[in-house]
Amino acid sequence: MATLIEVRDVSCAKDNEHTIFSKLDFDVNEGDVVVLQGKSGSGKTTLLKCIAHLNVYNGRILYRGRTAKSFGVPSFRTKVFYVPQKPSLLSGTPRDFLATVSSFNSRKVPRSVSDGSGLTYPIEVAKAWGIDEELWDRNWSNLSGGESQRIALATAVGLNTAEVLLLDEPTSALDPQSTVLVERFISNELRSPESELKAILWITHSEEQGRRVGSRLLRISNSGCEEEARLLDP
Ligand SMILES: Nc1ncnc2c1ncn2[C@@H]1O[C@H](COP(=O)(O)OP(=O)(O)OP(=O)(O)O)[C@@H](O)[C@H]1O
Repeated sequence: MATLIEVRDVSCAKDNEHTIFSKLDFDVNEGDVVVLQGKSGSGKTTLLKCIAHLNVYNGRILYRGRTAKSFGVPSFRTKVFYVPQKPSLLSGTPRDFLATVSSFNSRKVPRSVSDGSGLTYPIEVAKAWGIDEELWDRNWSNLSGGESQRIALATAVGLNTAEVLLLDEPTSALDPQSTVLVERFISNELRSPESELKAILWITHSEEQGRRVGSRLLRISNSGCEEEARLLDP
């Protein structure tokens, strides 16, 4: 299986005196769903932001053997797509966000035949998760936490540009039924030959969710990360 992400001796600090984590070393390979767990404040979100090139760090992070800069950062971020826990902090509307992210994509891979632009599939995905199309034209700040989470996820999955999704507690604002719908959809995308998606890093505090979705478990602490035994229920 191809190696998609290489994290080598990565460390990150809050300031000159306080390290968040250090000496992180791991790979993410094609087919992996790597569940990230660790105490609150251990640096899980920070790590995803480092991988997405949204945070400064020391060490080396490569995607398909290349740095984000050598790839071109906007294009890189459509391939290694970070989905924040609280997309409601974004400005404008989800439809604006969809248009912006889509414009960064160097290679369009539309899933929907309806308009060929690739912009309708995210809306179809969100609809399957109970999101009416009119919500795409509301400001993020006027959507509920669960609505904005589903829309941000549907954008990340539905644009079908990302090979690696970086999911930051993606279902933390969802009810149990919506959570299961979203988990199944994303797992199916990972297996679909039509999908670009090849690996996921998934932060969750839920051991149950970790077992449902994960193929690997990494525990983060300020002294590094440890891999635990395979997660998936048999
Ligand atoms: N921009 C920042 N400036 C200074 N400190 C920061 C910044 N962002 C995060 N931190 C600090 O870095 C540490 C790690 O934060 P992070 O959000 O990555 O943890 P986490 O493991 O995702 O936590 P949680 O499980 O609570 O979401 C925390 O102590 C946090 O206060």
